[in-house]
Amino acid sequence: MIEFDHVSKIFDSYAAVEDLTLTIPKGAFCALIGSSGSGKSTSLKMINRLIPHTSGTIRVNGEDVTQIPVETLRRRMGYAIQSIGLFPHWTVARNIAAVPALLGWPKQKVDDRVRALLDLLQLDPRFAEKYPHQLSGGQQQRVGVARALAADPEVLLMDEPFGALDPITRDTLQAEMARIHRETGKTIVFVTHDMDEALRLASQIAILDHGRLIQLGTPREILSAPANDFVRDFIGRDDLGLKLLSIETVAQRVHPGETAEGAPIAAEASLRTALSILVARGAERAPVTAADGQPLGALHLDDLVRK
Ligand SMILES: Nc1ncnc2c1ncn2[C@@H]1O[C@H](COP(=O)(O)OP(=O)(O)OP(=O)(O)O)[C@@H](O)[C@H]1O
Repeated sequence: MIEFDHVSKIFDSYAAVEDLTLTIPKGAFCALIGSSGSGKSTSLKMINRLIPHTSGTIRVNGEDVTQIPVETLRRRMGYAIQSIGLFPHWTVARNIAAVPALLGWPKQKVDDRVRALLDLLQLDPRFAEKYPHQLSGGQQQRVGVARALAADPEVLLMDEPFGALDPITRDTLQAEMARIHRETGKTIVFVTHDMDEALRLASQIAILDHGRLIQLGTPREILSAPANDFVRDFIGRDDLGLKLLSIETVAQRVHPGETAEGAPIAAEASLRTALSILVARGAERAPVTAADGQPLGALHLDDLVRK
């Protein structure tokens, strides 16, 4: 668990973060979101003391971060950033193994860990002996995430890790982050200025503006009850409905036991995807199947859009 308790950061006389109180439960995926200069990165970097806070208290699992030796604190937290920051003259394997090596893990354990992480991030095992410049931007980004996870930290801090990627690579990596979060149950704090990314990945969204926390809630809470006009504008007033559909799955609206004509839609697909499929087919209903292909029921267009 990470707690910000009335935390402020003053640079010279400018308050980059002002009186931030926020609890990030263990296992949460918390997105810090806001416009440029709203204090997202500063908030993130105060957690591992890359930036010291000016006042208030930050606790990790109940311990005041200022009371934890900085090296110990940072080893407990993986850190991945947009600019990746891989060492160019080190192989991918050595880059990933940087923290385990520092911790003095035996060679076999390090090698096994590197292999497991390449697999987790769906990177070809042959990449281990390549150098960063021989990889694409998206592949390097995956190595950056693998490196952050290497010593199995309790917490993963990510600062716009997919910011510089093309939409398709970004989409793939988002799906992988969601899977990694499900599989590892790590607490993830994630800075982004992309609301769709936050809605897709986060269990908890903190919206910042001018260093202040404007709203904290689940994606559904933020979408269905934006705290004020700033939040409404930030979400995008015009496609609120579509965004709501994108955070719900077909499984949540299926009519169990019913049948329908046509190719089945997967239960785990988003309602937004299902809507596109129904509209493209000109169909009122579609059958729904589980991941193993078992029929579950039918989805009705009427349940997604009003007539
Ligand atoms: N080292 C620093 N010295 C002085 N001011 C700083 C420093 N770092 C950040 N700031 C200021 O603090 C404010 C918050 O910066 P921060 O990087 O946290 O914003 P952000 O929300 O992450 O923005 P972006 O999305 O553009 O990265 C900004 O106004 C920035 O100019």
